[in-house]
Amino acid sequence: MNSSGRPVKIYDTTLRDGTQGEGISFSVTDKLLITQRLDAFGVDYIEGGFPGSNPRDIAYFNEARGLKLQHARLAAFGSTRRAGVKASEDAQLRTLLDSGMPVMTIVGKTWQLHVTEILRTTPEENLAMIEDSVAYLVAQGREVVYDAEHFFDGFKSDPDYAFRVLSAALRGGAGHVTLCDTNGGTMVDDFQRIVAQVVGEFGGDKVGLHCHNDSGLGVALSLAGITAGASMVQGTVNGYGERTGNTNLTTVLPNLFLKMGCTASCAGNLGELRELSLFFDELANLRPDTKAPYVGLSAFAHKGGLHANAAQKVKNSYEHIDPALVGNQTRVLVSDMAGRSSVAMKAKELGYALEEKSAEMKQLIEELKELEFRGYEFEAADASLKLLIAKALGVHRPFYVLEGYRVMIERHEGELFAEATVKVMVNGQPLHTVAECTGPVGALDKALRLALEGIYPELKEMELRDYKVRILESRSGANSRTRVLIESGDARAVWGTVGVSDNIVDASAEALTDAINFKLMLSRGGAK
Ligand SMILES: CC(=O)SCCNC(=O)CCNC(=O)[C@H](O)C(C)(C)COP(=O)(O)OP(=O)(O)OC[C@H]1O[C@@H](n2cnc3c(N)ncnc32)[C@H](O)[C@@H]1OP(=O)(O)O
Ligand SMILES: CC(=O)C(=O)O
Repeated sequence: MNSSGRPVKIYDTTLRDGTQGEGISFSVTDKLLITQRLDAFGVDYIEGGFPGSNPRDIAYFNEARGLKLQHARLAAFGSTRRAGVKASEDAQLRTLLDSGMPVMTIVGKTWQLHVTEILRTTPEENLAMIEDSVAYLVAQGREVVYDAEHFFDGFKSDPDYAFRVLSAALRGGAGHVTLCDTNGGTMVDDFQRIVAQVVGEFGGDKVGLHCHNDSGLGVALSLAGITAGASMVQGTVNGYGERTGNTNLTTVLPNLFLKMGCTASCAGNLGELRELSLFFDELANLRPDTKAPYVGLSAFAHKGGLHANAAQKVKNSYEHIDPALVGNQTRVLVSDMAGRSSVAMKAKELGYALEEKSAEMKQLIEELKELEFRGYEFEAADASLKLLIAKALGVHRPFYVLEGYRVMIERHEGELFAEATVKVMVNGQPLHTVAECTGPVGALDKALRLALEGIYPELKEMELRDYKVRILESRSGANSRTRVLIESGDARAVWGTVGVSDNIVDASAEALTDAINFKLMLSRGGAK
């Protein structure tokens, strides 16, 4: 990490603009946890919410006042005073001050369209609203960040007025003026040119950036603005935010620190970035974006056989950075695009030594490609793949064999129930069991456990965590090939298995059998 790089300030607005994103909502407790996590990560500013908006944000600030933060300064967000009202008598500004926060961020208009058509006031009164509001808060001992809403649209329509807006905020005593691409429509060249003009006029030390991702450019604009001389970046973890979101901090930070020679207080903690991203998705109750640059599960996943071959020779031949720098890791995916190198690397990752030129390797690759052709997919089914490799190497030890099963489904007086009968062989002994459940897969799982748990008690620790069905090809109506992916886990591990069949219950039985055998491999040997 380059700790002597050009310093930039990192301003997180996940708890304010992030929560303006569709489907994003945090409880007061979530917001407090997030505040502490962001502080521990080392961001400079945390915008906690909009106290003039709702009781939840007021309750959050009441609690947040008691937090002992190590580094971050907490900001409360609001807007400039209303037209024709004194700053000292404005209800919004009063609520902001009541939050008790050291930093107040206020948004105001730059674009005259918004001044005359939305605020319905005059350009001169708008300038007075900005300067008065900033000066009033500064006089109360607060650091003020002025967010110049629609700065780029305003600048394009009247550059002189846009500059007067910034001057008014700076005259009022703003510590930073943030240039906002509120509608997210600005292109990178225009953005960089306009920021350079602002920096030329006012210097870069007090200039911040706040970009939206409507044109898919939130991160690119922020980086271009830093290149043009701005010194503060606003953004949100995972890019949450109004409409298509804000500048994604999990992308912008590694670009700044690893590629652009910049540094900030959080630069030394970049190795926690993936974990930070997952923490936010967990609290937001969102499925993590596997394709997210730097932090996504697939960010360093190699599927093409040629890539895996090269990566085996030179580790970074297909990686733009060392994944560990952002807390991520290289993954090798095995599919019908795999060659010997991919399979050898994957086997090694799973704990097996499989020679690239061996007969076992040749047979395994042929089998894998054939299975993928028939609809199997091993990318999310490492446990099934491991069983397959063990079979190819002749070291597979089946702990039981599912000889046969029967499943009946019945709806009776409005109640749905399923009954499964299974016959398994364990150590040459046949066992028959029967179990009931609401659905056929649950009944099958119960019947298998009933047969096996007496012999293998550790199966009680294992649970089915996720179950996914995919119809692979619709033939005629219900006659479709089905793939079932099952995720299982215990206190120590999580593993995926796959089954494919013309029948959904049969595909489930295959995935279930692999899942149980893998659990037994883990607990009884034969697996790393
Ligand atoms: C670009 C951004 O993301 S800015 C942040 C946007 N975030 C939010 O809007 C979420 C929180 N917002 C809210 O809870 C509500 O909108 C509130 C509490 C702020 C205001 O609610 P209400 O008083 O009911 O007003 P409403 O939302 O209908 O309209 C906004 C009012 O603020 C005025 N206003 C808008 N921007 C500003 C500004 N920068 N300075 C002063 N007044 C402003 C508008 O003119 C409008 O008043 P008017 O109808 O009298 O002209
Ligand atoms: C302030 C803000 O969120 C914006 O202008 O987009």
